[in-house]
Amino acid sequence: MLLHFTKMHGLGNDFMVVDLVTQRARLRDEQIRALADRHFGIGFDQLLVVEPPLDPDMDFRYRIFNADGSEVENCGNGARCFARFVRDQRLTHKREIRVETRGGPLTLRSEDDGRVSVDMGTPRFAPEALPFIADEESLTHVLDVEGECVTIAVVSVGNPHAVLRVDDVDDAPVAHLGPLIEAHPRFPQRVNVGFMQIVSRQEIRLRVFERGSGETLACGTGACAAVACGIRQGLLDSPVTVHLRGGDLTITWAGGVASLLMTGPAERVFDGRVALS
Ligand SMILES: N[C@@H](CCC[C@H](N)C(=O)O)C(=O)O
Repeated sequence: MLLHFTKMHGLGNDFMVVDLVTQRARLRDEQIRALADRHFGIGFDQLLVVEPPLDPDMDFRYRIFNADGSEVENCGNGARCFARFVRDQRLTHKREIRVETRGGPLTLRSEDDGRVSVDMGTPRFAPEALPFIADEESLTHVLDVEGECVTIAVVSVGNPHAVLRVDDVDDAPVAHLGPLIEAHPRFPQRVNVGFMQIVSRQEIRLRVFERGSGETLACGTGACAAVACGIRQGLLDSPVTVHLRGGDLTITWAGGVASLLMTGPAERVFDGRVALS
């Protein structure tokens, strides 16, 4: 069969977006891995799938698959592209929609300037929320990574994140520590790993080694996770500008049970069709 798709990106974090409201298809893990391949396939960090909602009070079901085929709970840059896609495709005329994800409901709002704001919900720091194996909740934890002690903060923003502070993201050990922490036994469902450089109380630089996709040019949930951990530790003040390799995001968080708010761009690149074997 021929599957229609749209290639999109949010700050260079790129996606294949598939409408399964008007098309019928079922993608197996190995097909997703083949499509994600940048040499032999279409190439993307995540596959985003638009489906009818299971809950009638929601507008859509938003499903996310990493390049390795694993289905995950949340994707922030993807959420902005999702909001733009469903309006471009005329699947809705609403400016504000509610979508269900594995990580909980999200509210997506298309702004007048073309950017999209996402209510990402309340960050959860309890180790069991990720899950992370630890005796108690704490601002930071020390992780033994092949004999090296690494200090991390942990948070769930729907999906799990570990955040490390570094002096300079340009020479941070992303390629070395990223995969080791992603697969560390204290994270039974693996983890996304953020490397955060604090520039000022309202500005950070960030690189993220994503679970199931490797280092990406930007990670929306990673930006929310880093800001939430930084504010909780008293190092940052809201709003925070997050400089990622693909561009900037603005993250707002009032602390406590308030929602994280992420605002940024969503770009359409091209439409295509691919034969599914
Ligand atoms: N790129 C994303 C996050 C995608 C999912 C992540 N790799 C995971 O496994 O949780 C974003 O923009 O948030």
